Amino acid sequence: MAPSAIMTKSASAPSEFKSLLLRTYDGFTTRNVSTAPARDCTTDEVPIIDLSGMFGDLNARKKVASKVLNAAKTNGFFYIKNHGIPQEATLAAHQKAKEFFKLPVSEKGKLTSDVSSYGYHGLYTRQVNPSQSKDRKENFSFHYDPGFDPAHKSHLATVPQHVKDHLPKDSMIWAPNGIPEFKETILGHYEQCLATARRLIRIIALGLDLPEDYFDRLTSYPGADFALVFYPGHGEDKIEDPEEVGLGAHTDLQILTLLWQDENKGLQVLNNNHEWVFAPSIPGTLVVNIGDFLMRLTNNQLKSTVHRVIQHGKTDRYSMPFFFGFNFDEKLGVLPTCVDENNPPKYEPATCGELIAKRLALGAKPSS
Ligand SMILES: O=C(O)CCC(=O)C(=O)O
Ligand SMILES: [Fe+2]
Repeated sequence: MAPSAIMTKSASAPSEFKSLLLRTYDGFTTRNVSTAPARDCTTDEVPIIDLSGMFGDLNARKKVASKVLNAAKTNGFFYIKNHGIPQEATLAAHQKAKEFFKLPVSEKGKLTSDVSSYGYHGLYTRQVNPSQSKDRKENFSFHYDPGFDPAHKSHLATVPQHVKDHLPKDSMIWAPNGIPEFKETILGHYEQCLATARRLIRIIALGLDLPEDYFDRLTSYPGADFALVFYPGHGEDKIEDPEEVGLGAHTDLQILTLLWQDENKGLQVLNNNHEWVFAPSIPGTLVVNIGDFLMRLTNNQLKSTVHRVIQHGKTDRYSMPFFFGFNFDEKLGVLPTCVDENNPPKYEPATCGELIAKRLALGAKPSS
């Protein structure tokens, strides 16, 4: 978390702001956040970046890199269009998500991992933000496996032993009854997200004045978790708790997230004036946001921005986030191009895994 962004609630805080508790790698922090109802974001707050140039020559890639870096430095959130992910792959995965969450809990519950926190989690079983309500959502998630990665799946025998040893040994079989080709279809979209994230991190390398392939070696067996998320609509029911969150306020943990969302509004981003703004779905786009680990590696130049989901609409909302991270065992310090004599590194080298473990180990509330 950027030290400059840390603000504790004080007696002089304006009354229309309230303190929001957040977990970071370094413990709990608080921010003063506007209580004004969220409005839609402007294109200055969450710009739309055309990624066509990412597939072009060096000059075209540099132009895209400068736009991506600008958005990542100013807001940490941006939409991408012409990203190369075929719409059919995404919509097919969305269709399977709808079918999956309609199953009875007894069926969905079969997709629960016995060794990890991946798999199915029901309504109100999680609470991402300890100072907010439990999360009014269901989700199904899974982790990276070389068998899902086109770069490795045809020659799995060459996967290094330390990579194999690190993978959670889930016995979960993801073949929910009555949903043919569930896994294959979800992986169809996942593979595309993996390819897009690997291209985007090359663009980010260019934008940071690093060799374009700087991160390639660091993302050969990446952290690449994926989730299907279901936020049930309220229908005609009264909203009992106006403060209830679909997903509590948080920052993402790794390098970047690629989020597909359906047409129902819910995602809110904390803007630079500490106000919540909706980042509604724009057809054909994905939302990208920078995670805490990339913020750290860039000495806080790129921003990991706080966001949450409030789903108080009548209709169901589905989203599919893809979380991209470095190889689990890479110990990384601040990037050489993000420091100079006036900006020494603010952080010691660390692996993303050890920092995530530290953050997850924080209790429910700060100890006073
Ligand atoms: O569902 C969404 O729109 C956002 C999901 C998200 O922020 C997350 O899973 O980290
Ligand atoms: Fe998130």
